[in-house]
Amino acid sequence: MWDIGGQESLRTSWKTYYTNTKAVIMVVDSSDTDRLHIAKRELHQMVESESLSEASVLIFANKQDVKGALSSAKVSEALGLTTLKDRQWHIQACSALTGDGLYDGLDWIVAQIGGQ
Ligand SMILES: Nc1nc2c(ncn2[C@@H]2O[C@H](COP(=O)(O)OP(=O)(O)OP(=O)(O)O)[C@@H](O)[C@H]2O)c(=O)[nH]1
Repeated sequence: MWDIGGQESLRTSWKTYYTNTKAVIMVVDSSDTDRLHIAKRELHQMVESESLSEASVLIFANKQDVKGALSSAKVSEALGLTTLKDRQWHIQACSALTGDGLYDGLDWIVAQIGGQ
């Protein structure tokens, strides 16, 4: 498992991790509504990679504890998740601060890649 930084300067190196990747977890700040369009762009660009054609994608709609955070449905809409075709994907509301939703998301990933 690799934990890859999301800041702009590191994004060009993401592709070096794609080979043999079974699942991608993208953690999105649900309270940072101004930058969700960037997360959308980066997500769609990433899944276009041939090396990730078989990979399942879990989106954590994080920071649900923050007042004004978007619901997972709203984050899903902002990220255009329904346009992801031929792909196992799931969005999970969570808070890394309280722990809410973390195991639910990880259980989904385990169910996806378990037995592979
Ligand atoms: N309130 C709240 N704050 C959070 C939550 N998750 C992370 N944070 C805060 O958000 C800030 C950034 O968290 P990081 O864990 O550094 O974010 P990151 O995505 O790993 O950052 P990069 O690896 O640099 O992309 C820190 O101040 C965290 O404490 C959350 O669920 N709720």
